[in-house]
Amino acid sequence: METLKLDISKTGVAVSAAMQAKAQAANALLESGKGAGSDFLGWVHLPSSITPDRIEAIEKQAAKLREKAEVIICIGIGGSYLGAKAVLEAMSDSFKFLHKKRTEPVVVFAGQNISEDYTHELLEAVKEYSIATIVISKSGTTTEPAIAFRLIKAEIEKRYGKQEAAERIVAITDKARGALKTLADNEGYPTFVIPDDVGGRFSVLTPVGLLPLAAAGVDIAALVRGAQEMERATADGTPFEKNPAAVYAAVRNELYEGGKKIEILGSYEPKLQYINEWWKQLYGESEGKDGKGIFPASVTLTADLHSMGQYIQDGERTLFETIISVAEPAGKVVVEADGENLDGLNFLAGKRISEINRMAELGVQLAHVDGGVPNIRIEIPQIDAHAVGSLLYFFERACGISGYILGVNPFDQPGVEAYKKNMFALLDKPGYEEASKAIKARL
Ligand SMILES: O=P(O)(O)OC[C@H]1O[C@](O)(CO)[C@@H](O)[C@@H]1O
Repeated sequence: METLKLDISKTGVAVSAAMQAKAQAANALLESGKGAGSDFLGWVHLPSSITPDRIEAIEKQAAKLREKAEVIICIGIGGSYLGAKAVLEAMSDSFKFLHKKRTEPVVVFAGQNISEDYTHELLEAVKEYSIATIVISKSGTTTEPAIAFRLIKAEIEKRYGKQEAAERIVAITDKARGALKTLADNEGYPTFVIPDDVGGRFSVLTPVGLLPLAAAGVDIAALVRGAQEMERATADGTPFEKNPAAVYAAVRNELYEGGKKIEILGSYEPKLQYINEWWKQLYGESEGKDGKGIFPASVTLTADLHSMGQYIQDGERTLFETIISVAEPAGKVVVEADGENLDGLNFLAGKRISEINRMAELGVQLAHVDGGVPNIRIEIPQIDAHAVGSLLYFFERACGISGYILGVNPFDQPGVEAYKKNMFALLDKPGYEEASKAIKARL
């Protein structure tokens, strides 16, 4: 079954033979390990390396948490948060909070900000519920999740005692290093490992994404199956035109070289909004370096046509857009005829909402193309775990290829350290005394 169709016919560019060759060479580098950042290529064959045993181990741990807790607090930031959040949102009923009958524990997120109000509201909200937590940090030292974990750990220990806390806290971190690893070992928490060679933004198919998703009741085996199929479809040796990841990577680089510096990822399905956020980290951290890189932006449609539509249609012509289009909705809603027709909408009577949404999508596509915004279209058959798994791996593979075409190391992120140094200096972290004086003088 084809899980993804890529249409580049409305980009206005032809992929040159030279760009095709670069994409093929870049894809080969991902498998030969001879490119920059080759210590971080563990994600390339990750889907096919996931055995049924591994899935079972994750599901077993998830079942324990599900049994104990009505609310599971998932702590992490960046790649240790966005993958699980993105898939969970995509898989969830948008109005699950209104449903009286709950069959699954509620998974909420923490440690992705340092907002006191968010933290306070979370701690208040969970007072009435039994809780457990999954704390995720590859480095084990990231400040935001570390603060959240200190608070949630204290709350769990206060309620259930230290011994039971070790049944309600699961850590996902590096196999040997970092404060979280030390803490988890000391306290006897069950631990899952983030492999050394998988960077945070490529880790959604490790326990980082799989455990929270399994805890929320997502079919992780189907998610992995979708990714495995895409791993095969994008393997080195696949002819260029048959490899959607190579084609996407090549087209976006053609567009970039032609002056299109901003890519807007959009969808007409609001539950894919966090896929956009996950994608922004994936591409932003991978390509935005050495003074280069397409700026990844996003919209949710049709909502943002009424806020960003003007700029996209008419503003500076440095944009192109990539639309994730969903072929089949899961539910059915039809517009009914109205005897009075005071709203003038009877011309839509008998049509499904998805048909109207599709016409909006096609109309917008042509309007934007006419306005000078090239359009890439990615169609998935429906929103389910299998299709989403396939989509995630497609984007990862294309990101690796695209970064190599651009000539950067797609697997490091040196730029994110600058803010951390300033923050530690401002907070008087030991070891930052000199920097502290210097930065305070600048305020
Ligand atoms: O899993 P960790 O080590 O807490 O890192 C979280 C995120 O922070 C970053 O390292 C950036 O600071 C991201 O690359 C990463 O996804």
